[in-house]
Amino acid sequence: RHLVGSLNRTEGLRFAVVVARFNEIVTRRLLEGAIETFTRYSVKEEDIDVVWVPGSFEVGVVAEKLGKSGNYNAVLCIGAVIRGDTSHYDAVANSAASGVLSAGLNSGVPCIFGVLTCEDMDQALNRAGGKAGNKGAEAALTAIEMASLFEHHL
Ligand SMILES: O=c1[nH]c(NC[C@H](O)[C@H](O)[C@H](O)CO)c([N+](=O)[O-])c(=O)[nH]1
Repeated sequence: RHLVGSLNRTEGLRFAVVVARFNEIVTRRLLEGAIETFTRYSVKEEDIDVVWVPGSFEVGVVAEKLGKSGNYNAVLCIGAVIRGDTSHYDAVANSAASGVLSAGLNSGVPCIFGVLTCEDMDQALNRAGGKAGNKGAEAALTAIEMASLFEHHL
């Protein structure tokens, strides 16, 4: 048998979106792309909760809390870690990734990694609704597929 989540069975699925305020000029666009995608796939506005945190480093602990609440079928994590001139880029980027991974494993609820890690602001903006598309919208598709897989097949 092949078990796969469907993008066309979103009825009753509930999503949390954890979004980092750091580099908000980017993360706001990622969030907009995600919500547009959820809406396009018939997820109701009242079935999407958005939680803001200071930075990408804080995303994991909130994602795990939301996952463990039992109220959501998937948790979409959004952030933008930009190397630019920051010294602790690697620490933040790696912590964000392991934080989201741990949140999913510990809560048993799919936690989707929609945190951009870019060299500079141009790269980030290109991936948040620019020439390279919107990584927030792509991550929302992943959230829908995983939520459907867990709800209907696992
Ligand atoms: O989301 C980000 N947080 C960043 N730092 C803040 C971090 O996420 C925490 O909020 C902070 O370290 C306090 O815990 C970033 N930089 O430092 O460059 C960044 O690029 N992106």
